[in-house]
Amino acid sequence: MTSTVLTQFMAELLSGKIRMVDLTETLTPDFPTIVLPPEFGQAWPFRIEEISRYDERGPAWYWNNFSMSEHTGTHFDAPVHWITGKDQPNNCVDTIPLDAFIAEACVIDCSRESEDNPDFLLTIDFVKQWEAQHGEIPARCWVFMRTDWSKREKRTEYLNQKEDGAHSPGPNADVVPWLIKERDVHGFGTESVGTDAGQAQHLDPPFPCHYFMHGNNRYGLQCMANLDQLPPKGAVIFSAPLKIRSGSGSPLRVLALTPSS
Ligand SMILES: O=C(O)C(=O)c1ccccc1S
Ligand SMILES: [Mn+2]
Repeated sequence: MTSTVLTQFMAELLSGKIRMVDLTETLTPDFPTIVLPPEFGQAWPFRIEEISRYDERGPAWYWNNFSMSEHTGTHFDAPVHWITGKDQPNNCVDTIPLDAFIAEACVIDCSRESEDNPDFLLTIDFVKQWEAQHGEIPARCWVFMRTDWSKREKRTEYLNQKEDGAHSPGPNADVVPWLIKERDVHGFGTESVGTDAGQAQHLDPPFPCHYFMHGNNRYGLQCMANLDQLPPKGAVIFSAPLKIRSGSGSPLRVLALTPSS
């Protein structure tokens, strides 16, 4: 990218011809984390504690300590997160190549289907119908599954926990390897608490998005918001995780740049 292109880019950004969309949920202690079976370790929820606020603990400054999991809130999944990705090269958040943090996105709208069926699974046929309308998914693109799950009430409907676990949409076990093999996708993104469906433990293989995406050195984004504000194609996504040594993922701010309509 020459300096004139960068200058032109900034001019279009400042003029509003390029719009920025925040795809990130706000981190609060109430934001839900994934619930695994009780015999497994669990993700810490976001916790924050004031150190000082212009007072005797620090007269001129306000700051906090906080704690959370690598997989709390809107976050990035690195290939090392899943056992199938454990031997992939540069598979941790601190070693993933920088150019992986900027990529185009295709947004597949499954919001109506997910409203009708919380266990909706994205299929190859559904993707092909989308491509018939919007053209083929270009190589090295994010595929975002828009379900409007981010609009759900966070304390109840978002995790949608029932006695047999969570019920939320995701990809089926065939579409993930197909997206990798046939469309060379960059990674998969969702609005729900995981890149896999709530009942993905019953798919074959279990958790197919984690299994295949990370097993092929691809990435995940989850707990995203505002996918309804993106065009089906053409948005550019900035998603740089924290540089945690050997990290399996990290909370991050996900930004989209899109042409102003
Ligand atoms: O990557 C995640 O946050 C996630 O969804 C997950 C984490 C750990 C175990 C299973 C899953 S399915
Ligand atoms: Mn994760």
